[in-house]
Amino acid sequence: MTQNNQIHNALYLPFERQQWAKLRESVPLTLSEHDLADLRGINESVSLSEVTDIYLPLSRLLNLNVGAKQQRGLALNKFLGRVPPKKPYVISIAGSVAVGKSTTARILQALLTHWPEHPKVDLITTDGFLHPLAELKRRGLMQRKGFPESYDMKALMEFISAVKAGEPAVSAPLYSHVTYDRIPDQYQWIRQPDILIIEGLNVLQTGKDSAVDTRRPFVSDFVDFSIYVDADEKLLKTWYIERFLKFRKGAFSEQSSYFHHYSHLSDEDATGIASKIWDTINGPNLTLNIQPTRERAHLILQKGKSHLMDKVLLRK
Ligand SMILES: Nc1ncnc2c1ncn2[C@@H]1O[C@H](COP(=O)(O)OP(=O)(O)OP(=O)(O)O)[C@@H](O)[C@H]1O
Ligand SMILES: CC(C)(CO)[C@@H](O)C(=O)NCCC(=O)O
Repeated sequence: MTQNNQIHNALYLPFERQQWAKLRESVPLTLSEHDLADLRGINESVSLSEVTDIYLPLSRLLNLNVGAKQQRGLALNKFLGRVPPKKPYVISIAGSVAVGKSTTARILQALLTHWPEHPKVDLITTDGFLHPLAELKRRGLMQRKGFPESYDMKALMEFISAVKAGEPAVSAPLYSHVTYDRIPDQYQWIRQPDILIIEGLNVLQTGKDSAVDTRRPFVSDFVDFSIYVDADEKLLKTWYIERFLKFRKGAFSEQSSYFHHYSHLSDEDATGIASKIWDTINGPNLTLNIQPTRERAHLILQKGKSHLMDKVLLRK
């Protein structure tokens, strides 16, 4: 038995896809054709069986957990005799570059808004908390984008603690994959949602994983339920290259695109460049900084070929 398997057996309940799919049986949630069309709009490559087999049971699990947390809050507030502050339930989604965190997050957001107990579900990505490109260049971090030191962790911690404290409006900076940079002067406002989903490479990282000060609190201290989306590195690299080729035909053709000069490359040359970026930046970041955080998650979703989840591991 590998060390990984041993850790998984000790910490997690494993579910094969079909076992997991059965756990949606009592989901009192039916999706209309219209809802399904909306979900397709998030990513047309996502199969509908993925939604019913994986995401509906997951939304049921999350709904039960949110309910339990809300009940605990009611008891505490009754005991303290105070009006409850409106604090969101926070779900984090971690995993490699190109594993599909943002797609997973958007599907969950869409499904969770259907539950009457928590209709307002906001979503942010930690990409917005990367230092701006000029700052990364100044610090010599262009080959370390996505590594712990490339994020403004102080700003991210201030953001999440303000949201969790129930502040009425908290802003998050926005990131563009087209300009490869933070979007100047544009913010997303988080106004007391019922649930906040926060997705990013670094949401399970602690100071111990990097040179960051270990005495500070971590994102996880403010998270109620954490998910790690997992896949073999071989598949991840393929998905990264496929996305790079897709962007080259679309977003890279915009003048403002950081990769505009790549837009006329042949498939072969573009594949070579994407493969090099993976091998020099995203692959090492996965091995050094992301994968070691996997077993901190409450739930691990393991993807196989074509982005299909073949196993789910749930913390005991
Ligand atoms: N469930 C899915 N089915 C099919 N394709 C998917 C699925 N999830 C993601 N993809 C594809 O995989 C690629 C990566 O997805 P996505 O952009 O969601 O990843 P990410 O983890 O958020 O990446 P990054 O960290 O770089 O922002 C995209 O090309 C996306 O279309
Ligand atoms: C923005 C991140 C860090 C995470 O989404 C990633 O997409 C990225 O830009 N990585 C750096 C190497 C690359 O260009 O893929």
